[in-house]
Amino acid sequence: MARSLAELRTAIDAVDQELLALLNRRAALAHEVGEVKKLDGSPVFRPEREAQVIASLQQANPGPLKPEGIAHVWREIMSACRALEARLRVAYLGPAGTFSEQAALQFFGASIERVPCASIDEVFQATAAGRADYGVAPMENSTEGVVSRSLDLLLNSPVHVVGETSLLVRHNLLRSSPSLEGITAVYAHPQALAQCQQWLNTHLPHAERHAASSNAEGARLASTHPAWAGIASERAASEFGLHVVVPAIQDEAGNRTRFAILCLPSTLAMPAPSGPQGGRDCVSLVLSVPNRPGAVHDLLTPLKKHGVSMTRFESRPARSGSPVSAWEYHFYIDLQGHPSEPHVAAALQELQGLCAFYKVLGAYPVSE
Ligand SMILES: O=C(O)C(=O)C[C@]1(C(=O)O)C=C[C@@H](O)C=C1
Repeated sequence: MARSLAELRTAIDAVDQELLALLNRRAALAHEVGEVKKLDGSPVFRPEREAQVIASLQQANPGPLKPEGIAHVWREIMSACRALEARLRVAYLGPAGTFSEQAALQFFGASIERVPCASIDEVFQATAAGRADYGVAPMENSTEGVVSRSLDLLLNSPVHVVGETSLLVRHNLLRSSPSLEGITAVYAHPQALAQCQQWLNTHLPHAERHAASSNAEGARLASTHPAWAGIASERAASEFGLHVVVPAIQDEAGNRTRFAILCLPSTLAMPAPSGPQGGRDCVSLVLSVPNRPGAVHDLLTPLKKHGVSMTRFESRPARSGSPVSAWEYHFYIDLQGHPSEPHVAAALQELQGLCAFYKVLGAYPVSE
């Protein structure tokens, strides 16, 4: 006979007691790790180790928990354990309720000190100046393409990339009342307005569209006037006491944004490869080539020769200010693998020899 609800809950309570004891044993070990790290001055946050922990648990997982569930649960367990070693200060594009905040929580877990910033520039500045240990900056969106400000800032900033996280971005129409009737204006970040333009054209063709500094700021503005709406996360809706009038209005169902995790090399040097147990690693570079025919084509030769895959290739005007170089470009390239692997190291060395400008932005485990 099937067990009753009360019996099942009693069984769950007993398991929770066991979990509590086990989690505290784990936390005590992490605390001890923190003491060892204090002695040798090594960094508290080790993304490659966290990636390995999650990957090996996912491989060992007999179910019924899903692999994503394992990742979520252990992300928070490790966040709470890490906070016993030191509470990381993480800068992101605020205010509370932005997708950048969600990305920061997805990557670091909730046991962090939040450092909301007014702009992407401020995220880089706060991280470079040591007001935050880590920064989280949006890099590209699957509908709208690259976030050019972030790429430009990476070029000259002393921070490097030590991780990435990809967030499924669901845009919701938020308002103080639960109806679509009588909306005269919609406030959101320009990227969100662009990602929802077909929906807005169809359902709110007469509402004015206004750019806000962030979606959360758009939601805050929407909360100040009954005829205004915002486009933002569910988190922003609860933050500003708004209704989700229509959920998921983005034009592309699988709309994702990729965020880079930044820090000074003195906070965390290039993470070691996540290894066979972990996920895949990626090297991000920015480079420019001499202005001569075939120079861009030649970049591919060392990659082909050493069997290194390129997973991203973006170009940005170099903006050097010189009229002669007005049409020169910086290329942002992601390669599969880690610079400590001999074939990757060989390809990088040959690549560098072909470039007028060459900077490794970072090497890190790729997300998902
Ligand atoms: O293994 C370590 O270096 C730890 O500090 C422990 C731990 C964990 O909880 O497993 C916590 C923080 C690090 O980012 C990685 C892993």
